[in-house]
This record gives sequence, structure tokens and C-alpha cells, in this order.
Amino acid sequence: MPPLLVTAAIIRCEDRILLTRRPPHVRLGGWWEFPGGKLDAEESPQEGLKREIIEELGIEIEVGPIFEVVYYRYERGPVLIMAYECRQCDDRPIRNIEVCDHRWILPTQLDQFEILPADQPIVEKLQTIGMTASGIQIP
Ligand SMILES: Nc1nc2c([nH]c(=O)n2[C@@H]2O[C@H](COP(=O)(O)OP(=O)(O)OP(=O)(O)O)[C@@H](O)[C@H]2O)c(=O)[nH]1
Repeated sequence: MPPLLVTAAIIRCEDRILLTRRPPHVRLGGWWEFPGGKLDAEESPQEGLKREIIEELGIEIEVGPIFEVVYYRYERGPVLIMAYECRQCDDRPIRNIEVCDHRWILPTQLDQFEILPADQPIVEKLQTIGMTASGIQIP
């Protein structure tokens, strides 16, 4: 089975990153994740990610460089997650439209959240390089 193509946004604001929580009624409900979602046909990863963030949170983002790519086998099939470094590029407030909660957290707080298992390599990389100037650099 080919993997489901998924994009995720590592949205940074100063030294914090945005985590969102899946609503209780959806598959894998209640887990925390990086906002994003499945790519539609004929959509580039950057286009898909911008669309998902508007749909989920009501904000515009600028999509920067790729941060990590993860292949993970869930029971129902594999996913390929492309995580991009991003930043918000408007001043609208974040709304929990398709998520049930969101938090701006420090990388040192990642361990306090139950984040989807596929995201472990992303979490580890964020914890390792931190959010210093030599870490995530948004163009
Ligand atoms: N957005 C996002 N999705 C992730 C992350 N990690 C991870 O395993 N995923 C998985 O990638 C898929 C994302 O698609 P989605 O958010 O649109 O999922 P969905 O519940 O609508 O899927 P469904 O319609 O098949 O039930 C889900 O299977 C989700 O579990 C992550 O950090 N961000």
C-alpha cells in the first residue's frame, strides 16, 4: 500500500512552536500533533499545508524549508509525513476550527504532551537542536 501523503507545520513564534490537539471524535482523537493533514490530488506540499492551516486554525502561514520527513506504519497503513518550518504571516488570532485545542510550547515541554507516535523523529530533532538561531531558521 502506498503511504498517505501528509504535511505538518512546525510553526514557530520566537522560541515557541505550535502544537494542536485532535478532536475526541476523530481517529486518533485526543492526541497532540503538528497541524496539517493529507494532501489532495495535484496539490503541492506547500499548497496543501497552507490550505490545511487555514481550514484548521484560520491563519495564513509562510512555508519554509523542510524540517524532517517521516515514514511510519500505522495499523491501517503507512503515512509519509513531510514536516516544514513555517511561520504565521498574518495577525489573525488562531481559532480551534478543526482542532480541539492548541498550545504554544517550548521544545523542552514536548515531553509533557502525548504526541502522535509517528512524530517521534520530529520531536527528537526539535529537542536536540532546540529553537536557537542555529536550529530552525525561517527564511
Ligand atoms: N496533521 C498531522 N497528521 C499527522 C501527524 N502525525 C501523524 O501521524 N499524522 C497522521 O497523518 C494523517 C493526517 O491526516 P488528517 O489529519 O487529515 O487525518 P484524518 O483524521 O482526517 O484522516 P482520515 O480522514 O483518514 O480519518 C492522520 O492519519 C494522522 O494520524 C502530525 O503531526 N500532523
